[in-house]
Amino acid sequence: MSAAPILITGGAQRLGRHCAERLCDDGHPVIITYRRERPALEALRARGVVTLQADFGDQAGIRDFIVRLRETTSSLRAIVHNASDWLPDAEGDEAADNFEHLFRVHMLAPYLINLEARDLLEACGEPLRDIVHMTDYVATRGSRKHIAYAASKAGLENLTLSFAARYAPSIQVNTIAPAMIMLGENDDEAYAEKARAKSALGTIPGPGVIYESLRYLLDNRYVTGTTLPVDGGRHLR
Ligand SMILES: NC(=O)C1=CN([C@@H]2O[C@H](COP(=O)(O)OP(=O)(O)OC[C@H]3O[C@@H](n4cnc5c(N)ncnc54)[C@H](OP(=O)(O)O)[C@@H]3O)[C@@H](O)[C@H]2O)C=CC1
Ligand SMILES: Nc1nc2c(c(=O)[nH]1)N=C([C@H](O)[C@@H](O)CO)CN2
Repeated sequence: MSAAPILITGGAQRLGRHCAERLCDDGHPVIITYRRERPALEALRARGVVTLQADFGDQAGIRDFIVRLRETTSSLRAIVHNASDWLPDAEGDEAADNFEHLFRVHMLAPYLINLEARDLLEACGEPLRDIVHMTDYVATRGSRKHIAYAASKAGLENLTLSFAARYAPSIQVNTIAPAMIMLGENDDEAYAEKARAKSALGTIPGPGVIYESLRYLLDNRYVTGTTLPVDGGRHLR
């Protein structure tokens, strides 16, 4: 029997792509979701990664993805809810739409996928099964400019507690809560310097530390309902 795949949502770039590539290196079958086609997807497909288009911005998009996921595989080893929109707060009439959008991407999609894919995880013949929610340091601290984003990530962190309780003992459910892991393509050195100064360790580590954290959760058979901060000691500053 072939190994059950690991699903990473939003796996076409940055942290999600890095984890998909490392899981391939470690011999895991991988499924990723993406919104828009690009060359990086061809490279992932060449490595045998299954790529499923999905837009979690509305309920229909989420449910359409779930149907196609169930057509694609009959089991899952793990689900990593990585897909995310880092949007600042909107002004005026757009504020409510922005909030609802972030709620759907960061909370409704993980909630519905977790409910509808439970049987796929239970069908995994391996001893461990995991759900990992990617949140953010600001979920527990708030953010002046990303209020809706931070609140939706806090809600995702709370989903970890509820699903961990409901899905035990067969499925472990945990959170990884990063702070600055990698810069955006438009971030300049001044921004980088400010970002480094926000953490006690004073670095911007890159996506390897996220894969190490994911590896820890996937390999550990006695961790559930937890949040793993990966933030360089941001709370110490
Ligand atoms: N990078 C960092 O320093 C930090 C990251 N995090 C968290 O870690 C995770 C990974 O971060 P990072 O790699 O930077 O993430 P990205 O900003 O690169 O987003 C990851 C993917 O999410 C997908 N996505 C965005 N909106 C939607 C949507 N509506 N429907 C479906 N997919 C969507 C995008 O797909 P596509 O490109 O195909 O549109 C994108 O490739 C995220 O959850 C993030 O919040 C937390 C703190 C710091
Ligand atoms: N979906 C995303 N979420 C976040 C990103 C990102 O690029 N995409 N980046 C950050 C920042 O690195 C922030 O941690 C800097 O303080 C947060 N979330």
